[in-house]
Amino acid sequence: MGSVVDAPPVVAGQEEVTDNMLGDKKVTVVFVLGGPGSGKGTQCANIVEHFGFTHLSAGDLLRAEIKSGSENGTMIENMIKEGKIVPSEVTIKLLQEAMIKSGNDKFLIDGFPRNEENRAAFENVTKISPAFVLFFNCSEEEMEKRLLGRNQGRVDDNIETIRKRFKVFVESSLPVIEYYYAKDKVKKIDAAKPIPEVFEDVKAIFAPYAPNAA
Ligand SMILES: Nc1ncnc2c1ncn2[C@@H]1O[C@H](COP(=O)(O)OP(=O)(O)O)[C@@H](O)[C@H]1O
Ligand SMILES: Nc1ccn([C@@H]2O[C@H](COP(=O)(O)OP(=O)(O)O)[C@@H](O)[C@H]2O)c(=O)n1
Ligand SMILES: [Mg+2]
Repeated sequence: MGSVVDAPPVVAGQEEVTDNMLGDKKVTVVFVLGGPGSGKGTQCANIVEHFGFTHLSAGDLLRAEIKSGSENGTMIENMIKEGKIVPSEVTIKLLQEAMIKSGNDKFLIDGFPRNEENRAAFENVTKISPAFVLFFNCSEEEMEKRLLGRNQGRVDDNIETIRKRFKVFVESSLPVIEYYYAKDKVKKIDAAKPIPEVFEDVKAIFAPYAPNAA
């Protein structure tokens, strides 16, 4: 298992090399992206239930790290309060640990990569590239309404931080989605529809991963 975590970083400019191995296991990773409140977490829970993936929310892992009293906790909390993106090394370490601990070989990575640094560092460190990117497309007006009604006691679900998160999404996260568009890896979903209708569209995309699929 040490080989994954201890892998040397790829030198800048070097050709990307991905083998999608986690230790001695070949894995499937789907990045689940979309603005704050677009319904990523909600649909990931549905996908887990029907398709046997493990759901890893970068935001949930960061919030758990704050709660655990880790030395990075205060830094992470301050970044989340401001809607800023935590340095990749912190988030990638949490994702790698959670992947290994799960024992699974199919992962939904929700809310990551959120910027170019996240994207490049994940590929360089893990040598894993996504099978595809599930992109939940939704208007800011609808996302704002959902976030203000989410009621999970989150420090960042207030209008001031929500505006900052929308700005970060447009400036830093959309370019990542564009990057995968260019590679023909994006599956775009109309996320403004009601939850069951969105899941119908999601299900069609995940059909090849159904337990009884050939
Ligand atoms: N399609 C939908 N229509 C209406 N409300 C939704 C929909 N999807 C999710 N929600 C609600 O919106 C809020 C944000 O959803 P969530 O899944 O946490 O989004 P994200 O992880 O993308 O921020 C939650 O309260 C959730 O119940
Ligand atoms: N890759 C990531 C994901 C989240 N985060 C931080 O965690 C916050 C909440 O992320 P989240 O994915 O739980 O938020 P939602 O999109 O689910 O509303 C972000 O606004 C960032 O501050 C991060 O720094 N890096
Ligand atoms: Mg979420």
